[in-house]
Amino acid sequence: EKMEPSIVIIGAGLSGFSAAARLIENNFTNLIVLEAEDRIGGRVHSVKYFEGNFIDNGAQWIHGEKDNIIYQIAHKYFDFGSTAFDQVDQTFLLSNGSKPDQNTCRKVLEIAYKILEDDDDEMEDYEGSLGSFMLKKIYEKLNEPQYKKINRQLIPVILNSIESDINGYYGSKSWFNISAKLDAKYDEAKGNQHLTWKKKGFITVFDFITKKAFGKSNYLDIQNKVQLNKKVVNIKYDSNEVMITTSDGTKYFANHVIFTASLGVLKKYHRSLFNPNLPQYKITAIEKNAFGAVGKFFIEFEKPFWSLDRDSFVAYSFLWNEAEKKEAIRDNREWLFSISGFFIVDQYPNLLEAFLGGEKIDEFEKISNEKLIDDCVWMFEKFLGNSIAKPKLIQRTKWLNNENFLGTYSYVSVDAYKFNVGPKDLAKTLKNSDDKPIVLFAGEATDLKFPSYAHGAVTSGYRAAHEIIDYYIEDD
Ligand SMILES: Cc1cc2nc3c(=O)[nH]c(=O)nc-3n(C[C@H](O)[C@H](O)[C@H](O)COP(=O)(O)OP(=O)(O)OC[C@H]3O[C@@H](n4cnc5c(N)ncnc54)[C@H](O)[C@@H]3O)c2cc1C
Repeated sequence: EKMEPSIVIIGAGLSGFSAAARLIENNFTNLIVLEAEDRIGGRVHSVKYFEGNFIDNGAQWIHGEKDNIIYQIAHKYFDFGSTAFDQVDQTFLLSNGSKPDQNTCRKVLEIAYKILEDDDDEMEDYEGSLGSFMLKKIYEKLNEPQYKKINRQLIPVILNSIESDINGYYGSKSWFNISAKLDAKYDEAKGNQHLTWKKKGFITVFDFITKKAFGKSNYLDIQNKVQLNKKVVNIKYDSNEVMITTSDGTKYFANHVIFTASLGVLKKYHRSLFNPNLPQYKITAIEKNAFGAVGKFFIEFEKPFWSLDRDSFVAYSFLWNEAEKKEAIRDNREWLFSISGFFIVDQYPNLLEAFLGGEKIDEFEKISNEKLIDDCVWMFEKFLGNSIAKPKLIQRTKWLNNENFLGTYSYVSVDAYKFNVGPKDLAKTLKNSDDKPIVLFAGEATDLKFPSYAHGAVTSGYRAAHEIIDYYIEDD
């Protein structure tokens, strides 16, 4: 019995699949993957745009090459696309329809992104938020003689747009919630930050996890172990065994369970999910680590009105003046403030993709498709200063209000720093007195090196699998 332990993996996302792959490769085949949704993939969700062509509601870019396990597994076999661009190359528009001085906007952005890149040492010593650190450093810089000529009037609106970009990146509601110190501790994987799976979509990564991409001979049949529409509602554990109950009343018994559902799910449901309750250090980590939310939508225009030459157009960045802000608030269009920009989409010249961050994600998710498009047209016409043809809504995300996710990804918060909690506490396994791992935790938020990213989810799954494998190997 000791050689064929039974294992239940909760969640058929990247971390669950990666854990299953490693276990099967090591001949631990007595396993089941329980998935609440009616599909595999989790926060990787490629949806059909038209026949054979996909767009991504979830993870979209491979962020980095060196140390990025996804890039490392796939790059010899897959010809990635790229939408890499410099933040400063965005096209800046003002809400009154005038075009602000692009050089001024670029200069301020350049200053901001240079601080983010180069001031890691100082950031690591800074106790406050990323927002206050950035404001302090940006104003220090702007007061240097070489920037004296910069038009001061534009600065506050540009700063709003920088904060919006940052909230879109982290999923934070405000940049004052992000810990500067913790952020400085994590290095991104080096290399191109915007590699794409082209029209095949991010879901292609699963063919590499299962080795399907390498041909039939050593393909790991994980799909066969997955049970869809199985929402786990309770995990009862003792020193020997785990009993897992799904919402349809089915019970599963296992020697080990690997829990991979999001930190958002844990925050809301850990008390009803785990019996007995999780240890206090784990609860504190769940409560104090932050789980954010971003939004995206894709709109299709019959005819692009932006330049298709990448050297002259990559994205629109909207700078709101007070007057149009007031108008938007009056007309109930406040969710528009959370749009950090409209970007070109690899392979699809007629699409623009909006990326949203900040406080209004919930509102964005709840408005109707019609209102979404109406408000967009209103905004484009304000900022461009001319009328546009009505675009078609192709896709929109609703991660925050989906009970199986309740957000998008974790980020390093001021609270996590204050309470000294991080991925290591979320990752820590519940073991019995013989050091046998019983309840294991994987998933993006538990990765020590690349939390929040898809590649972090993969390595977290491998790590959990190895904890089980090592236990049996050491014992022999
Ligand atoms: C909008 C968005 C954009 C992103 N962009 C990028 C990007 O460009 N690049 C990048 O590297 N990363 C990106 N990410 C992050 C990346 O998608 C995640 O880090 C990764 O997919 C998380 O995988 P996971 O296995 O940890 O979690 P999940 O994918 O969430 O897997 C957990 C699974 O558990 C299931 N589940 C939940 N509750 C239960 C339950 N009670 N019972 C059974 N099953 C349950 C869920 O349905 C889910 O399938 C993005 C994420 C989002 C949402």
